[in-house]
Amino acid sequence: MSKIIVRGGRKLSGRVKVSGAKNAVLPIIAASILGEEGESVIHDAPPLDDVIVINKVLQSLGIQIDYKNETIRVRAQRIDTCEASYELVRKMRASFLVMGPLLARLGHARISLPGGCAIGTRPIDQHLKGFEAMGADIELGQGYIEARVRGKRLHGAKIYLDVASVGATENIMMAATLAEGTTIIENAAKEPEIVDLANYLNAMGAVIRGAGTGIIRIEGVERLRGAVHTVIPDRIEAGTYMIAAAITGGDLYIEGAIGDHLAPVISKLQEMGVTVDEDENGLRVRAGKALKSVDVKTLPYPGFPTDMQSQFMALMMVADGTGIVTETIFENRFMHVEQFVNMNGQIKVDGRTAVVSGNTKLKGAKVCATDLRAGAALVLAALAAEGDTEISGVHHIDRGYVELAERLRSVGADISRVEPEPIPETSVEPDLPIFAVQPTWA
Ligand SMILES: CC(=O)N[C@H]1[C@@H](OP(=O)(O)OP(=O)(O)OC[C@H]2O[C@@H](n3ccc(=O)[nH]c3=O)[C@H](O)[C@@H]2O)O[C@H](CO)[C@@H](O)[C@@H]1O
Ligand SMILES: C=C(OP(=O)(O)O)C(=O)O
Repeated sequence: MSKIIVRGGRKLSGRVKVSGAKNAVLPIIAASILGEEGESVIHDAPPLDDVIVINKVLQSLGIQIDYKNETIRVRAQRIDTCEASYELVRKMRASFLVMGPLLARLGHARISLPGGCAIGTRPIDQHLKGFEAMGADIELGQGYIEARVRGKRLHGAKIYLDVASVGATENIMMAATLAEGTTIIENAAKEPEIVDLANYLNAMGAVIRGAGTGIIRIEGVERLRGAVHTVIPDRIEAGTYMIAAAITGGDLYIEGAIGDHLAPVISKLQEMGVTVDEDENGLRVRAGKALKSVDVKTLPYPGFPTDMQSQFMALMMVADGTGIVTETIFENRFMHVEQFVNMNGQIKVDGRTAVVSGNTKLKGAKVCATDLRAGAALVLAALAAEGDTEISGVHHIDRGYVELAERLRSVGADISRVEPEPIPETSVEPDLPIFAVQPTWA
């Protein structure tokens, strides 16, 4: 198993560039299934394990994918099967995003149930409610969800989401592009990744209005064609580097970061005493002399992102005073706390609330990344800790960060990555992470 080793105590300074957004590129690749003509060319597709998995899902459907130099070319004229196997879907929850496009394009899809990852049960009832309202019959059995369109094609519908789910909004929006008539999604998620997906779909010939607001209106069209698109920068990766600057008392310019996408993170950092300056190419983040703690509550966009919660908690541990973190999106997203405590963190969890005592002298320890952002948060805490920290479970970090150790080292961190013994040539390819919790579709 790979490990990341960090010796804490170095101030970071310099420039670090963010990659294309993982959470934008995954639905965009899934949406390419809808292109009956021509080729899609997706630029700034980050070389992440999750991107490799979704590419494999499309390939397993018979779609042609070529991925070089952060550009993916997709030709989806021919689709051989409407079934996405357990072997691939178990590796990444977002694989379920192929359900909407397959249903719209072929009228039939059979997808393995996605697992809930360690951060919560993560049901998909809102995705299914949307497909049903658009005229699909849904059956569950043998670990698969099978959806079939009644009649010739999906039809438009008015769908109110009980929770403003990012994935459900994306899946329903993709399905609706080829439905007969108009679909309206109410209480839609407003994340920048939804807007990026809608822009791509519109470039393919779809007619979508209102993406980025709570009401999205999709007029169905007969067919879509491939399009050229550049993925937006990753706001969570950018936010992670912002905290790397703040937690080390450093000064980083984060190239590509978009201030508007990071408004709640910038605002909380400024409240703590961090200086954030924005220009058209990125954000400069300078730590103040003494940081003071704040309270943070995760909320759907434009609220504070749950994907930044653990990284922010790392910063709160070294700030002055006590701060409270409230996690409202996922019911089990405090697993990093136990690992922080191993590093001398003083944190008390009660249900969805964590009370974080500040002024902690963090100490290096052997810790384990339990999920993607928990892993990033451990790296951040390790940068501020006394002594060496050894982080295992690095495959989680590889799902969402391009060369995290290398990029941090380039701005002054004492960080290295230790790889396992090479795999003998005769072996099968290394396995990607599987989810910790049994599948659920409640
Ligand atoms: C690939 C991707 O983009 N992942 C992001 C996406 O995940 P994902 O799209 O899975 O997250 P959702 O927005 O769907 O989940 C938000 C909440 O809604 C609940 N829910 C969701 C769907 C459903 O049918 N029923 C239901 O109850 C979930 O359990 C969760 O409590 O948004 C999350 C919330 O910002 C982020 O943390 C993830 O990084
Ligand atoms: C939870 C995340 O991703 P996913 O939805 O792919 O598990 C994340 O990016 O922090």
